Amino acid sequence: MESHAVPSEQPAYKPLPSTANEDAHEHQGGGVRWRACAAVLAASAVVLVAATTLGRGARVDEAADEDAGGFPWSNEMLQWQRAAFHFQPEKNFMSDPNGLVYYRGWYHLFYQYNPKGIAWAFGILWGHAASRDLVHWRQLPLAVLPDQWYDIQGVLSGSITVLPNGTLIMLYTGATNVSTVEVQCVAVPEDPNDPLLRRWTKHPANPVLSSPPWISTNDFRDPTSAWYDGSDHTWRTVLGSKDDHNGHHAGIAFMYKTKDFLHYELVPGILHRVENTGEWECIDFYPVGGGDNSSEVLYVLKASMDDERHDYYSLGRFDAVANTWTPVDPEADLGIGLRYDWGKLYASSSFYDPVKRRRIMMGYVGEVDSAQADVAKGWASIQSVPRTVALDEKTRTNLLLWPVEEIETLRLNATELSDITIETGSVFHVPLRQADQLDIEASFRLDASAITALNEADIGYNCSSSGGAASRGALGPFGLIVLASSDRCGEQTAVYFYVSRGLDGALQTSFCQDESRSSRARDVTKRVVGSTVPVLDGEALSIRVLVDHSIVQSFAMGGRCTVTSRVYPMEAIYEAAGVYLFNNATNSSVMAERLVVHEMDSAPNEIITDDKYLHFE
Ligand SMILES: OC[C@H]1O[C@@](CO)(OC[C@H]2O[C@H](O[C@]3(CO)O[C@H](CO)[C@@H](O)[C@@H]3O)[C@H](O)[C@@H](O)[C@@H]2O)[C@@H](O)[C@@H]1O
Repeated sequence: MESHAVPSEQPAYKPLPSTANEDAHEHQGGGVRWRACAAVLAASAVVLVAATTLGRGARVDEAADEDAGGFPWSNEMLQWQRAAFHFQPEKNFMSDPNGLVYYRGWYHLFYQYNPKGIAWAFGILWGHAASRDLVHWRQLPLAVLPDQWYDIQGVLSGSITVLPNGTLIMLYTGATNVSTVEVQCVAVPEDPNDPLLRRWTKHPANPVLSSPPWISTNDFRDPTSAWYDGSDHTWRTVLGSKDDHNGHHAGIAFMYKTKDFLHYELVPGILHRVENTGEWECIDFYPVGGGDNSSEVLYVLKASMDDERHDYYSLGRFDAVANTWTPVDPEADLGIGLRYDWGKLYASSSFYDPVKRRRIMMGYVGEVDSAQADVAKGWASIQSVPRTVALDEKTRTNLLLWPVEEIETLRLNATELSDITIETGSVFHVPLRQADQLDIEASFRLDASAITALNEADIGYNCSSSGGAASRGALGPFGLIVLASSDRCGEQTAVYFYVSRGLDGALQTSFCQDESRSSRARDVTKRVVGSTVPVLDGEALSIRVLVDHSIVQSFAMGGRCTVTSRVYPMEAIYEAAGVYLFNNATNSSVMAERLVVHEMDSAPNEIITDDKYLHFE
């Protein structure tokens, strides 16, 4: 690994990035006024359009027309958006990861896939990829197609269970020829000796399970992988739904038991229910923590909230006899407390990796650009990097989600810096050769005396509504700016901490990602997203950021809080993208104790084309 030495001299500071509400705040470091930046932006737009037209290929014919509310994306810009080390099919629409499993040397990722278009559509099916290392994926033939009355409108999400003898059972939801009726179905590998699991056979007994009468027939989907209950020698699976009766709008999870995966019995009662959370999709349910001590085991209940489109989880106790799961902290119950990710990530699922004895989850990260732009680029959605999931044994109140260690095999050169003081209202340019495929590790400390001096309560800081990276407080925001155009007046995505003191005198730390200046394009959703994150006494504030073209995944405090964004810069791309450290706090300098920026290699999909089922006619 190549390293750049720590600069021996104090780095040359550059002015603070411009802020939208700058008039409300005085810069201490001498900032660039937003109006000045606007002029720079206008000028650079002219230059870029000229460069695009003259030097780098024609516009995409189907590209959105700015006059129609879209943005005139060029081929170059659209091509840049493809990920280099996250899984995505060559073309068309992908969503939920399904049936994650390890089998005979291969990790398998099935996924909801529409091979005919760039959006979800009836007839959705299971695409398939496999990998030996969770990094390099081989795109395989389509795995399960909608070709029976019970799944003709869609082979919806589901799971795979590994039986003790190594046999695999796939459970999936079929959208039947009556589009409001969903049923559960079984498939098994056609050839168990094929480690790539290329062919699946649907069981003649399908459908094996229809909805109970007390839920709507189209709110009955996504069976979890099953686990064995020795008390009655049955396998257990959980499904999610909602209760809209009598003015309720409750999310619910309920359990079935089966001995043979063909005959099912509803376990009496409801595993869990939370009012006003709506439909629970893609339930996941698994134990964490405890080690050898079963009394310390907690159970994660996770659901994808159809109304809100976020993946929530909660930690609780499972009483198998009573068929109930109860949250440890009712204030952090499912759907009202903790999320897997505070940005864009949905319909995740997880599996136990027997090789490295760890739990791994993936979720899909959808597009937030326009449908026109998706048509122009020919694909939609990216899978998150696989993340390990473990109980945070220090807090026991949250999970740690962290990129699988295999991702680190893609690390190339590293730029390593340490002990960089970033004065209030300053930024520091990180010298890099390229900045659109990175794995960044950074840790920060505020000035201890500034923290002590902060007596005033600064309550109610909220990533989404408190003004983003541009809004200044005594102890934040500070952190990283990625995918930044060179003048920093243009595009930039900020990943930052904001520390405040509550009425009780305790410090609270928020971890946020500000997409609001990530692209000059108007047909893109841009938000500021994030949450509070636990910080224990003496801990430095640490961030890990994976930058992979249009996907930015950030992990704070070892994975206590994660935030994923899709960003679509049109200017800060290829060699024009940069990285900065910044400190917009008014009362404290920030010490970047450690900064390591790894350039990341690409991991392109290997595509198996010699199969008639690869392309669905
Ligand atoms: O949306 C129209 C129609 O489709 C149905 C299929 O019968 O539901 C589709 C749901 O699709 C999405 O749900 C998940 C999670 O992303 O995706 C899988 C299907 O691709 C499904 O198994 C998962 O639950 C979407 O999030 C939901 O909003 C859709 O309802 C039907 O229920 C809808 O009427």
